[in-house]
Amino acid sequence: MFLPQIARVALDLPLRRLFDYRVADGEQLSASDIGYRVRVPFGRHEKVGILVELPEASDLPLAQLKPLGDVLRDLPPLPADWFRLAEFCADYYHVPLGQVMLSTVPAGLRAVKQVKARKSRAALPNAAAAAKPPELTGEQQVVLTSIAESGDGFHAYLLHGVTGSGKTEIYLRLIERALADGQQSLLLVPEINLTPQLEARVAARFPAAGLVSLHSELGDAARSRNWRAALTGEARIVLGTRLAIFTPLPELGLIVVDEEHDASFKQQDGIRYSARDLAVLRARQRAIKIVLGSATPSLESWANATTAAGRGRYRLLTLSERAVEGARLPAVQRIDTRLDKPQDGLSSALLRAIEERLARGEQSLLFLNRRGYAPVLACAACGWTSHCHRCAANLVLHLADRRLRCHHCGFEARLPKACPTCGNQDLSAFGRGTQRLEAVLAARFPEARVLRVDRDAASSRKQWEALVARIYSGDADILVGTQMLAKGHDFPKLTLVGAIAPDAALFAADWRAPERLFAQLMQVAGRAGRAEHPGEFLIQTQFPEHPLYTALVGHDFPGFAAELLDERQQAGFPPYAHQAMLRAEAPLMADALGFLKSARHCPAVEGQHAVTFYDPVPMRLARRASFERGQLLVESPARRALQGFLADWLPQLEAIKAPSRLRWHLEVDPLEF
Ligand SMILES: Nc1ncnc2c1ncn2[C@@H]1O[C@H](COP(=O)(O)OP(=O)(O)OP(=O)(O)O)[C@@H](O)[C@H]1O
Ligand SMILES: [Zn+2]
Repeated sequence: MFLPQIARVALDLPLRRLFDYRVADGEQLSASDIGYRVRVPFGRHEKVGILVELPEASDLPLAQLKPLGDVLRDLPPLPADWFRLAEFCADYYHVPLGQVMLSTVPAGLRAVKQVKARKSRAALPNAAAAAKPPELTGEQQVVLTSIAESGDGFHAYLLHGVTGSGKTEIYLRLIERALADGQQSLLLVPEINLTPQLEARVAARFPAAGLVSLHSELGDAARSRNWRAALTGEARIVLGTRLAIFTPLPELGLIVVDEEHDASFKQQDGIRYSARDLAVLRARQRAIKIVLGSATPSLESWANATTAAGRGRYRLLTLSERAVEGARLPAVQRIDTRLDKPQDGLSSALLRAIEERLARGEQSLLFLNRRGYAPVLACAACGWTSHCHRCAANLVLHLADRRLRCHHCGFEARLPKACPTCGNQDLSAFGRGTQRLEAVLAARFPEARVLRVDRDAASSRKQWEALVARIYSGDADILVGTQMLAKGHDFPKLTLVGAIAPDAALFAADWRAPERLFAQLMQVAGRAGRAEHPGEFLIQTQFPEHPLYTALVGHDFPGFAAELLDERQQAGFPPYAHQAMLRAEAPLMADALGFLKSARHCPAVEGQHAVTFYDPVPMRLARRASFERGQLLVESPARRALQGFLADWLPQLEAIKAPSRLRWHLEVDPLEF
């Protein structure tokens, strides 16, 4: 009897299952077709999916199976290790496999109407001569030798190198090795903003390697083209942001994660994965080397590299000095603002330091991590404040374009001429954002060129590049910037960095805040004095004796990290515990919390697993875009126990009868609370 062949297909649907189709009579698929994209009928439409299996039998009666459409062989099939990565991601983060697979394929390649494939432009070898590498410093030499000596197979390294120590040069040398061995390299960076400089540097060093970049700002066509070049092997180096972790690379031999501590490696919506963690897994699966680099590693990675509990998962490599001859780490000083009271946010010590830089023709950078003119507008007569009616947050005053804006939901309104409740015309702006600081500086130093760099001033990549070019060319004296400007840059004339108001983060509710603040300040301080002129970092604070600042003065990341890890261990927080967060949002908080309570008491999981539940509570930003939000944290000392629990829990969550406008999601290893 003739039995039709069955094709099992992954589709981009929020369903935890794959879909079976009947292969047309007369056509015979083989194992080598697995990994091709296929066109299939779905409902009244067509969809593009990925062929994942040719099973012997289907759970459904044959008569119910629809016929498989075209098999798209314009591209090589997706490689086996790419499947394993997607499967791990689906299992670990508890998301449907089809969604993981299809969401990582560029839109142009999963569209039903396929656009005609064009040859990749980027992958054409460039005739330019390669830039000459610098001679390695002693420390760089040691690092590279230890990596070379560990031999083939899976090895994870944590490269802890102070700012300006030449970590990038290490990456380039490793890529050079991989190229010589006929392997592809994947280089992950936290932000798109950082890619142009690095891209130029990598391309200059390896003009014939067909470097391509992958990030969310690329257009569909370019993204498809670059992804295709990676899959066909034309591109030997891929540089990208977190989504690039899913690039199919059949000859992958090296992964580098730069600024591995950066929170942007964690996706905060949709599939909430950590690209850094997936990168380590991918390297292990492929039995290759991975290097995680940072001046301020995440505590998770630091624990893996330095503590008994980390069991030597990562090998620690250190660069303790700046690479450029004569360049030193900036001198860090605390300005006690209880004694030197800031006027308009600026202490006299900081003003003097800026004046000195102006006199010498050097640049200063003032770091203030708050956009806008002022965080709130208020009426002294009646107590009105500019509140977002959709969120539990204030509307921020943006004086540059005379608007009030919510930084959480995007709501905006014209600046009122008078108080909307009492008509008082004398409204006051409270607090200080980058726009206000810019105005203060312009008034105080009328002869200086003041340049503000934040997400408002650089909303497109073009604007951003223009601003950066201005700073490089020396066409700016005082920079006012958010964290956007904190990392990765090498501005040779920049010799002074001032942190305007870092204290707030010392006492933030989120217990990860000190770790983040330390990393941020260390990064931004690292922008000063990278060339021959020595740099200085001034911190305005009311708490000069705080251990975080003391550690900064000594550039003592290891000491600070050890202290934080101690605290975490005593409190039983990550990395000494593993967590998952269930979040629910609904028009009414009672519904959101009600759902979480039902989730907390799902009968079949209660008492079955070694996990601890916290109480369902409103989120810190309890209301956003008219939805009230609650969260339920679950924790376990063992990753495996938590995973086992989540696998049992999820089907029960899906079965809870919730109000129709309630939405919920689960996040494994949450970073933000
Ligand atoms: N061996 C070397 N000899 C001379 N200069 C070097 C050497 N290695 C790197 N440099 C230079 O040192 C500077 C800092 O290097 P790089 O950008 O690689 O540091 P980094 O550790 O990545 O810094 P950050 O973490 O602050 O971004 C660059 O200008 C680079 O060209
Ligand atoms: Zn809002």
